[in-house]
Amino acid sequence: MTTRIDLDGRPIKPMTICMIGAGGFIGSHLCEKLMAETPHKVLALDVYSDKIKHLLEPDSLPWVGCIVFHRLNIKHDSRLEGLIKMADLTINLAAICTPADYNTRPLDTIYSNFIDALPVVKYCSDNNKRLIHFSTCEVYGKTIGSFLPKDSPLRKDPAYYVLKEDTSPCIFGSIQKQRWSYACAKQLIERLIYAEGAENGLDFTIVRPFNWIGPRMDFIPGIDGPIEGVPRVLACFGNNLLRREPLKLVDGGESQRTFVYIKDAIEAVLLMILSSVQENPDRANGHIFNVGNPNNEVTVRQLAEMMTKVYAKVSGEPSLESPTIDVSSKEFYGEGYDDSDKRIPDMTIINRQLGWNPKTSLWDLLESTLTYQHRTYAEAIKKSMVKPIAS
Ligand SMILES: NC(=O)c1ccc[n+]([C@@H]2O[C@H](COP(=O)([O-])OP(=O)(O)OC[C@H]3O[C@@H](n4cnc5c(N)ncnc54)[C@H](O)[C@@H]3O)[C@@H](O)[C@H]2O)c1
Ligand SMILES: O=c1ccn([C@@H]2O[C@H](COP(=O)(O)OP(=O)(O)O[C@H]3OC[C@@H](O)[C@H](O)[C@H]3O)[C@@H](O)[C@H]2O)c(=O)[nH]1
Repeated sequence: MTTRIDLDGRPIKPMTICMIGAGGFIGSHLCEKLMAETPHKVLALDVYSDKIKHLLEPDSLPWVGCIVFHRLNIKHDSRLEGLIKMADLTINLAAICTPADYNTRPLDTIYSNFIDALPVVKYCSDNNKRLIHFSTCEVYGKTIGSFLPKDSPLRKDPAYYVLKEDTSPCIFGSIQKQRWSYACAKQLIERLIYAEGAENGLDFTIVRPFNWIGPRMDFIPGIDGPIEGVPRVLACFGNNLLRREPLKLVDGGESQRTFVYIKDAIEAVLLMILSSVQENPDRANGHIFNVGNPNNEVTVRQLAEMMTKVYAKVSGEPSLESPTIDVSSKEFYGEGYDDSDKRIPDMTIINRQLGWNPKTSLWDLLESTLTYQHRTYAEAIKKSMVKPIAS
């Protein structure tokens, strides 16, 4: 382990972190980072542990004893408050957070992102424990610019699309557009946490991730997840490339996203954690942070084209003649889907408070991620696609 120093240059004091949802994509990277670079202890809570198995076994790992897995569902487990009390800081990552669920399982989505998070906030507030809560860039919804006429020059004015934590509105579609069930639940839990801070003195930090991507994100349908499952776009496109199928562009692939490499984003979270053990906790306390990479903007169509090129390079297999296919959102996601048009994070607050900036270009992060996907899944996909010969 390298000795990590805090933002003021002092060695970090060890603390205990209760990480809920530690077995997911972001949690697995955060646990890895904490084990490799800090003296902190992690109580890792989740229903699954596959993505952190390599940190838990074998017993000879240098951080043995520093990470302890607790298999539990926060919906109904009386151990939750005790674990939060044992820790100095709680990080809540647990959520249903795949768009295919928002309009097809809206009740589960709302319960997961609002109701199930309530006790976590309450236990932190009642026991004077600091909370880092994971919200989402989806709380911004659609940009103001998306309501302007298509040919309006104002659409090019950043004032109409850059998303700022303290001034941008949250613009969702109608109730019938159940896509927004997730964003709305996340918005309400943000408001509740903010109010706990204002009225009861809760120390909190809210993180709004803007499309963090990298190895271990979601699952490949039919390999380490259900065959009919629809993960987020990185794994959808990865799955298509591995199976040599065209990539499906929803409603023309015109929506825009900014993608940030998970390893860059984890550095930002580490700065938030470090700020709670130094003498100047106000760097992160009481703040809402956009965490994204405004320089990595593409349309979904451009993402598909870039992933196709990168995959050909890392796999050595030529691309398909027609690498993409158009599909309607109704066909792909079902009734009630809607979309965010554009997501550019304003970086002023995170720059000023934590001095954080993302580093990795979209091409580089796709290269390392698709190399991982190819290495991890290509053989298994080939085997699964060989049909048994009828005797
Ligand atoms: N990855 C991104 O780009 C992104 C973007 C915006 C917001 N977020 C937010 O960040 C958080 C983590 O996202 P992720 O990408 O790692 O997702 P993920 O699905 O990989 O991780 C979430 C983890 O929480 C666990 N979990 C869910 N409900 C639980 C429960 N009731 N009890 C115990 N564990 C439970 C899941 O098993 C899973 O391992 C979520 O809150 C998500 O809304 C992520
Ligand atoms: O196969 C696919 C999958 C997805 N898409 C499109 O790709 C875009 C990105 O889709 P993602 O599945 O990554 O999800 P989104 O960016 O819309 O939302 C995500 O944003 C931030 C987090 O809160 C969540 O992880 C998730 O809600 C959408 O426009 C979607 O319609 C395709 O065109 N084809």
